[in-house]
Amino acid sequence: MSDSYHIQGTDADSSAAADPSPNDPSPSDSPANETVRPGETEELTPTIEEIPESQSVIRSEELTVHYGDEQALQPVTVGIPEREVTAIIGPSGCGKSTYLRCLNRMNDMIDAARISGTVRFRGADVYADDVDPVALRRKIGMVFQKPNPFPKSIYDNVAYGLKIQGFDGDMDARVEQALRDAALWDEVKDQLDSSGLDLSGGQQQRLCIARAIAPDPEVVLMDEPASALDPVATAKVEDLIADLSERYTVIIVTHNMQQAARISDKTAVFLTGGQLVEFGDTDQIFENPENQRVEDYITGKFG
Ligand SMILES: Nc1ncnc2c1ncn2[C@@H]1O[C@H](COP(=O)(O)OP(=O)(O)OP(=O)(O)O)[C@@H](O)[C@H]1O
Repeated sequence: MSDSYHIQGTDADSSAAADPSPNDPSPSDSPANETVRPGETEELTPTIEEIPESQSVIRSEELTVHYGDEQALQPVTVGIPEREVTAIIGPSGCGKSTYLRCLNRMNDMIDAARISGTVRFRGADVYADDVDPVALRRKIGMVFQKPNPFPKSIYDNVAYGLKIQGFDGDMDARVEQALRDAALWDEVKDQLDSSGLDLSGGQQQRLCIARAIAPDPEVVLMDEPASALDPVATAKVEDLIADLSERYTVIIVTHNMQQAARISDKTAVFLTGGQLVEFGDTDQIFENPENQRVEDYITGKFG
């Protein structure tokens, strides 16, 4: 962990984090079918695979979000495994992006957002008073749906986070490494002074990935990173995500279920009303989901 990112965790905190969660029924306790009462929020018994503390880099506990009076997220308790790709899927408006943005406090920027519960990064509360959100976001980086390079050179886009961080090492080497890791170096190495905005959409998105990974984060959040890209650029980003997961924990929101099935190790399924209904191995969720509503969603019966 970077020394500029300082958060405190207490023994009491970690023992609380180890408590069994109410979202954590054993498989034998989990009914495969739920009753949905007409006109009410669906009350589904979630099936959440418990990731051991030692293997989960991020953990939300009873995380709830309201925008004004509207509840966008029902209490979410789940651990995200380290150095794997976790996909977040679910119908439009079910809270996928809201959940993702809570993990590195991007929702701080939304005035109407009110958050309760906790998010722990390596056991420490990311919403604690002494956490600097900017420093947090260098450890938990983010890539958005629409490529958003700064109106700066390719080099400066990648160097940006490092400069803010006060990095005084070999900047050229770090920029090159990040561009290599983002599978963009060969395409841009002779034009590092050109504007990032002059790249194609797919290249811009890989530039944004390079920018996110240059400060050497532990987690990369991606909010539909390929939805604005053509199939060739999408395939490159998908390949890149597979490579990134060898070094980083990747959490990706996607509308594309084939993409989730192709690239992720774990899948979290949110359903209408902002409830995390199922979390587990991607193969199991796509081939044999516990929950009938998840199966209906995955097989295209709704959503
Ligand atoms: N900034 C905001 N202000 C008010 N309400 C918001 C805001 N952002 C999201 N919401 C509401 O919160 C709910 C969840 O939205 P969110 O964008 O998290 O869902 P999503 O599953 O990511 O949707 P999509 O797949 O369409 O992107 C929706 O009802 C949405 O209208």
